[in-house]
Amino acid sequence: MSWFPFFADLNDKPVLLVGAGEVATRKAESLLAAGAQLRVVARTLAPAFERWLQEGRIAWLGRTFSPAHLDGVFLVTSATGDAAVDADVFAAASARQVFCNTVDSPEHCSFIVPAVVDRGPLQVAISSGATAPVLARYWRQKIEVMLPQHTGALATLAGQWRRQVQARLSGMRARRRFWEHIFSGPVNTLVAQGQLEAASQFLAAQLEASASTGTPVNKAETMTHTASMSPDIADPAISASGHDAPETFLTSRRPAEQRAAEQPPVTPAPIPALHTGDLVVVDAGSSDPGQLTLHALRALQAADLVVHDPALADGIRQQIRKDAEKLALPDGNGAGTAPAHPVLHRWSTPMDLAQPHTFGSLIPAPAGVPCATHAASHHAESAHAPHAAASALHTQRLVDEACWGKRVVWLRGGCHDARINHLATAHTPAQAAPRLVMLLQQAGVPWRHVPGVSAAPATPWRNTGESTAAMSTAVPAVHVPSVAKTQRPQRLAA
Ligand SMILES: C[C@@]1(CC(=O)O)C2=NC(=C\c3[nH]c(c(CCC(=O)O)c3CC(=O)O)Cc3[nH]c(c(CC(=O)O)c3CCC(=O)O)/C=C3\N/C(=C\2)[C@@H](CCC(=O)O)[C@]3(C)CC(=O)O)/[C@H]1CCC(=O)O
Ligand SMILES: NC(=O)c1ccc[n+]([C@@H]2O[C@H](COP(=O)([O-])OP(=O)(O)OC[C@H]3O[C@@H](n4cnc5c(N)ncnc54)[C@H](O)[C@@H]3O)[C@@H](O)[C@H]2O)c1
Repeated sequence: MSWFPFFADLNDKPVLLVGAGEVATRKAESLLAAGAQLRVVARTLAPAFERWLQEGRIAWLGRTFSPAHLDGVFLVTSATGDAAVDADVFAAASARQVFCNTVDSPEHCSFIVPAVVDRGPLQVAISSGATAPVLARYWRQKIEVMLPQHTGALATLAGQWRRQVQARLSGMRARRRFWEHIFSGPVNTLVAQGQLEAASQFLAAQLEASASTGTPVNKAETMTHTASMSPDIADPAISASGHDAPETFLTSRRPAEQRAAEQPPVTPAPIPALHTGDLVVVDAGSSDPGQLTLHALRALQAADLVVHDPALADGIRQQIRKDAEKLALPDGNGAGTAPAHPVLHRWSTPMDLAQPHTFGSLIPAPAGVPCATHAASHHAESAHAPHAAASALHTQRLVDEACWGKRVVWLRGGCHDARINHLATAHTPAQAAPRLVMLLQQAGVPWRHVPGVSAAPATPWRNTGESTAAMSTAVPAVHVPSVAKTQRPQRLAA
């Protein structure tokens, strides 16, 4: 059984607790903190319940459970340790469609309670799906240490500005980038320093700067600036300004607050290049997601579009940001043809395929011109290589999407040559690198390559001295094409 995670509003909602011992005390504390109206049925009350009763914070309905106690109740927890009572409570709750949690038997639960790291309003909830509660608790304690205390204040500040940001910045992608910058840059630092007013002013200035640069701009300056910095700062998906390194597990063991307090006060600066895209070629290495490098994980989490091998391992696929667009490449072994994709329908013409080095594909197809899919098969028939045509389409699409401001990841299974521009002539999508590099350079799209870690060197008896750690932390080179902004294709009106 898989459990659906969600956060419920229990404020002023009647909630029933059957049993008022040690475990019920823990459940009651979080229910009261959420503003629930707590009703209790129990033979005896633990000290905390006695106190809450005196303070008028709970109602004690009786010593023996009866289904009538569920009237008007939003949800119920049974924590008596008595299996017969658990079964009665669950049956009565199910009959009334009331959510039920019994602390002794997951089979009598229609909801379970996670371990929680609370940085209100931000919360991290961890569940083992009722298999190992102590494992959930173990990770809660680990995450407690990692998650800075000021994260809650940062979330509160974001909540105060969210509507204004929605009103000023059009497009979810622009807003997401804006917020990513806010959460990893100077505003984060100011909140960590307790300078909430300054943080608010800085956010306002950043919003003004972003709103006034509403058209795509060249990212080359930013990339040139950041390329010489540490890999974390240089990662454009994480910090566009280079002001402040994001939280990482590797950069420092000191608490985030301490690090932030040591930093000099920051002054507002415009956000550079919020609207431009880039392309990251990520090699997964093995099919084990545990072997993905930090760079690979970050790229997959930041991507708007991930184009991947058809046979990509599920575990790797799950590391892609949930709302990113995913596009499987056609099978490179021959039979594949380009899938009908609305973007390709709209953009491409046979001319584009005949002259793949131009950006003609950004010109909408005139009425009566065959769509890209037809164009691909036409091209394929003449070339006797359907997958080569599909490859050309996908390569073009990678570049087009990055050109139009998306953060594109080309996710490849296995380990490839680290110098992707030195691969052999492209015949399949997986070999399309040289053409891709040329197109990227022509378009002025920054790109970089994140090499994979193969499973083999991680096996101790086959390790010949080149450590996995050294490979996994290798700094990916950032390539910044030097083309003038005016040479880049213009974005079309929708
Ligand atoms: C996370 C947490 C939240 C909370 O309770 O607030 C929570 N259990 C916690 C601690 C904990 N639980 C137990 C021990 C003693 C060690 C041990 O005996 O194993 C400890 C450790 C301790 O108390 O320190 C024993 C235990 N728990 C359950 C059973 C019955 C069974 O599994 O059959 C038994 C066996 C009783 C026995 O053997 O007699 C069942 C449940 N416990 C759940 C949640 C739900 C599943 C959540 C998930 O998906 O993982 C679920 C299904 C129902 C529910 O309670 O909602 C909280 C950590 C809070 C924190 O510290 O952050
Ligand atoms: N889910 C979890 O996280 C978790 C963790 C540890 C233990 N447990 C289990 O939770 C159960 C409760 O543990 P506890 O330490 O809170 O016990 P406890 O003895 O401290 O509390 C039991 C409570 O239930 C009441 N009660 C018992 N039988 C009743 C009945 N028939 N009608 C009405 N009230 C009744 C008691 O008066 C008391 O208030 C145990 O069975 C334990 O194994 C669950």
